[in-house]
Amino acid sequence: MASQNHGNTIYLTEQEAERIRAAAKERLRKCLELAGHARESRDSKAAISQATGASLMADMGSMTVSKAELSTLPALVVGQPYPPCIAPFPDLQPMTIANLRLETHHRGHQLTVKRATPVVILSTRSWAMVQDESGETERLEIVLHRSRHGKDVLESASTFIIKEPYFTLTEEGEPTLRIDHLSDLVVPNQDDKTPQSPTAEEASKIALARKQKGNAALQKSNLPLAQAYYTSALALTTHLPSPSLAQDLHRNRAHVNLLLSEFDAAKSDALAALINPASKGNNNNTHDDDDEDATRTAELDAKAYFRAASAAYQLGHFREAQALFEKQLHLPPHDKGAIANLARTQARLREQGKGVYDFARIRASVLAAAGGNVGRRVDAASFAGATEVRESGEEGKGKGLFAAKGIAAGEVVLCEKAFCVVWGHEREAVTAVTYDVRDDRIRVAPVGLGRAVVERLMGNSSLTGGVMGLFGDWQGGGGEGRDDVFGTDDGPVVDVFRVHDIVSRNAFGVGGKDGGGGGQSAGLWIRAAYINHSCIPNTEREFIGDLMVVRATKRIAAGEEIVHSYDESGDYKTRQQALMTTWGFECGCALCVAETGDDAAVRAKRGKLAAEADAFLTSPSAPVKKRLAIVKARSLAKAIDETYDEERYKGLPRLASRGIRQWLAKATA
Ligand SMILES: C[S@@+](CC[C@H](N)C(=O)[O-])C[C@H]1O[C@@H](n2cnc3c(N)ncnc32)[C@H](O)[C@@H]1O
Repeated sequence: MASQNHGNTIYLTEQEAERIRAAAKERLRKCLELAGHARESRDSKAAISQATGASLMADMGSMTVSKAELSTLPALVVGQPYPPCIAPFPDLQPMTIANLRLETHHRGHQLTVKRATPVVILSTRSWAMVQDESGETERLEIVLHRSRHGKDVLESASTFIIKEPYFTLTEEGEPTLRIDHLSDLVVPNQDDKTPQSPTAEEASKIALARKQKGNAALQKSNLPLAQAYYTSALALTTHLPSPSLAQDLHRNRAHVNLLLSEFDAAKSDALAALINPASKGNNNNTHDDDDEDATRTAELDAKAYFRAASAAYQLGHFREAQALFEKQLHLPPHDKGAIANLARTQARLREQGKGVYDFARIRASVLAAAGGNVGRRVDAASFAGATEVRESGEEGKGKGLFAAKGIAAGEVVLCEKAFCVVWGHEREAVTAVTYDVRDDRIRVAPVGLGRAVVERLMGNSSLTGGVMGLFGDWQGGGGEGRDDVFGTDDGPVVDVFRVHDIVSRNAFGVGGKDGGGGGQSAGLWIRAAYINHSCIPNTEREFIGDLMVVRATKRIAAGEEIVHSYDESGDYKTRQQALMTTWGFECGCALCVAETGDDAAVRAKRGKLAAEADAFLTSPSAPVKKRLAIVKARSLAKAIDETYDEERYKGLPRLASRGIRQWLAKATA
C-alpha cells in the first residue's frame, strides 16, 4: 500500500515474526505431506459440542476483551492463491463429505451442507460445523471475506452449496473445508416449495405470497431477506399469466438492490420493471385525465426510471443517468426531486468532461461531515484530464500514466473519486499482519480494504474488469480466458487473491491531515494506480475526502510520464526498503543513482542531521521563539545540504532538507 511515511512500520518482535513464519511453514509441510489422503471421519457429537463451546467463547470474548487486546493485529498467511470456481451448477457433480480428500481442490464437484452449530466469528475468519445429507460432520471455515451485506455469510443461512470444495488444514493443523472466494459459497434459495410446472393460477398465488413476504421483510429493513423473496417470486415469471406482477417484483427488488449498493442489478431490475418502455418518457397522460390506469402506469414507470437513473449515477455512468432522470421528469408526477437530480448529474458531467469542480463545495461537505463517513465519500465525478495509460517501455515497470498534452505547473492532472475507501475509524478498517509465503516477508496489510473491494465487486460485476486490469503479482491461474470470467448464471465471481495482490500494490494510505480518517485509512483509485513512482516526482496528490486531486508540480511535456512519490523518506536506505517491501521494485531514478555514491559516513551524518530536523519540526517551541528558530532551521538546512556532493547532486532534490526548507519558506513568508 502506498502509505504515508512510516505507515508500514511493523512493531513485531523477532520472536513473534519467527513464530508466525514457523507456524505457516509447518502447516504447509503438513498439507504437502497429506495431499490426496482420504479424510478421517469425525465424531459428530464431539465436533458439534466443540464448535458450540468455541462459539460461546468467541461471543463472550468479543464482549469482554479490552480495547488494547482488540487492537492486537491478527496474523494471516497469504500467497497461496488458487482460482475461484467459474463453472455453473449444472456442470458440477454432487459429492459427499465422506469423499473429501485432504489438501485437494475438488474441481468439477459441488457439496451441499447444512450448518449444525452456531458460528464462531473471529476477526479474519469464521467457522462452524456442517453436515451433509448422510449426517457426516465436517468443519467449514471462511477466511477473511466472510461477510455479505454487512452480515456473516455463515450466520445468514443454514444451507450452503460449496462449489469445487477445498479441503485442507486450518492454520492450527485441523482438517477443514475452506472458503477463500466468497463466490464459491452459494446460499441456495431457502424456499424450495415451488412446484415443477405450476398452472398460471398457482404460480400467481405463490409469487404474490412471496412478494408480500418480501415487502414485509423490507418494512423490517431486512434487505437480504426481501431480496431473496423477490428473487424466488421472480423465478416463477415464465408461468405468470401477465407481466404486471413480475414488473412489480422487479421494481421492488430494484429498490432493495439500491439500498444494498448492488447497482448493476438495481439498474437492470428497474429497466425490466418498465411497463411502457417504448414511450421514451412521453406517455404523459395530459389528454385523458380520466384514464387512471394510464396515469398509474406512468407513475410506476417514473419510479422505475428514478431507480435506474440512481443506479447509473452510483456506477458513475452519468450520461446514462442524465437520460434516465430526463425520462422520469417527463412522466407524472413530474417530481421536483428529478430536477435536482438532473442538475446534480449535469454537474458531475462537467467535472468528468472538463474538470470543472466546485472544490469549495466539496471541501465544505467534508468539513460538515466531521466525524461522519458519508460526506467523506464526496459526491463528485472523476476527471481523467489529458492523461493516457500505456506501457512505460522500461523493463519491469509495466504500465504508466502519460501526459497526452502539455500540462502547466500547478494544473490539475487528474481528479479521481475512490473506487473504494475505508476510513481508519470504520469497523471495516481491519489491518492484519500478513506473512507471504512467496517472498517470506511479513507486512501490515489493509485487509479490510481488500474485503470492502471484494464486497463492492460481488454486488457490481460490471466494475470487476477495471479493478482486475490493475497490476498485481497474482494474475489468476484459471487458464486461457478463464481469469476474465467475472460471473456465472449463479452470480458474480471474484478472485479474492487477485484483489489482495492488487490492493497491496495499488492502494494509497489517506493520512489524518488529508483524509481526516486517521493512520489506517486506505483507498483504491483505479486511474491514479497507473502512476509509477519517482523520487523526483512531477506531481503531488491531495485528498478531499475520498477525492484524490493530482496536480503538476512542474511543467509536464506532452508524452512525458506522470510520476509521483510513493515514499518520501529522505534516507536512501529507508526509501529503498519501503519501495521493495511494499511495491516490490528497486528505484533506479537519477536521485537514487546519485545517492548510491554516498559513503556510509556521509549517510550517517545526514541521517543524524535529518533526525535533528525532524525533532525541530515536531517540537512545539519552534513557532513560538520564531527568530531563534529561524536561525536554527537555517543552520540545520545548510548543514544537511552540505552533505550532498555539489557535482553529483546537480539539479537533483535534497530530500533530507526538504521538510525544514518548507518550514523556513513558511516562517519567512
Ligand atoms: C501503483 S502500480 C503502478 C502501475 C503499474 N506500473 C502497472 O503496470 O499497472 C505500482 C507498481 O508499479 C511498478 N513500479 C512503479 N514505479 C516503478 C519504478 N519507478 N520502477 C520500477 N517499477 C515501478 C511496481 O511493480 C509497483 O508495484
